[in-house]
Amino acid sequence: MVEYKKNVYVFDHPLIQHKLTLIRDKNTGSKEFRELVEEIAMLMAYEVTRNLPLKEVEIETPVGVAKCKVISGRKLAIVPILRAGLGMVDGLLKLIPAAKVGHIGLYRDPQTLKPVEYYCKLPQDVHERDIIVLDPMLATGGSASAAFDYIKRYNPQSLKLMCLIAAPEGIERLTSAHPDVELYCAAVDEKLNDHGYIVPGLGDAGDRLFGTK
Ligand SMILES: O=P(O)(O)OC[C@H]1O[C@H](OP(=O)(O)OP(=O)(O)O)[C@H](O)[C@@H]1O
Ligand SMILES: O=c1cc[nH]c(=O)[nH]1
Ligand SMILES: [Mg+2]
Repeated sequence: MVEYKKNVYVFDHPLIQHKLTLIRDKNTGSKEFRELVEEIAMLMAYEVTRNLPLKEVEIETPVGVAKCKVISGRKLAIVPILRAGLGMVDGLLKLIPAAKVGHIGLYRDPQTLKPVEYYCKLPQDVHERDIIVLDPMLATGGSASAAFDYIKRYNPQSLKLMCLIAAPEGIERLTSAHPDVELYCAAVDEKLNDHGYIVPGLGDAGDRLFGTK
C-alpha cells in the first residue's frame, strides 16, 4: 500500500493491479467485469480491515482449550453508491458477513456533472458504526462528497471510501471537502476528459457492470 498523500492510499498489490488491468480492457464483457470488480473489492477489504481490534477468547478444540482471537468492539456498515458501488458489495460481505449495508442512490447529471440524489437508506445505528463507502470511480468527486455530506448527518464513528480508480481532480475535491475521510483506491489516473470521464479509466463502470450500453 502506497501513501499518495495524507489519508489517501493506493493498493499496489500485484493481484489487485493485475485484475484492474483486466477490467480496464474494453474487450472485457459484463460477466467477467462483474467477477473481477467483486474480487478486487474483496482484496481491498482484506487490507482496509487490517486494524480491526481483536479480543482473546477460549475455544474448545477436539483436543484441548485454545486461547484465540476474535474481532471485537467495532461495528461496520458498508454503503455502496448506486449503481456502480453495488458491484463491490459482495466482495466485502464475503469477508465481513456481519456488516450492515446502507444504500445511497446518486447519478451524475451528464450535462452539469453534478450528483442527483434519488435514494438513501442507512442502518438505524449509523452513529455506532465505522462506514466504508463503495464506488468504483472517483471522477470529479462530486458524488462521493455528496454521499459523505449525507452520511455525516448521522455522526458515524469513522469514514472510509473504497474506489477502484481515482482522478487527481476527485482526490483534491474529496480531501478538501472531507479531510477526515480515508480514501483507498487501486489507481490514480491521469485526468478527466471534457465529459468528466476518467482518462484512461475504464469507461462507465455502471454500464459495464450491468450491460446497459
Ligand atoms: O466523481 P463523480 O464525477 O461524481 O463521478 C463518479 C460517479 O459517476 C458514476 O456514477 P453514475 O453517475 O454513472 O451512475 P451509475 O452508477 O448509476 O451509472 C460513478 O459510479 C460515481 O458514482
Ligand atoms: O470515468 C468515469 C467517470 C464517472 N463515472 C464512471 O463510471 N466512469
Ligand atoms: Mg454510470
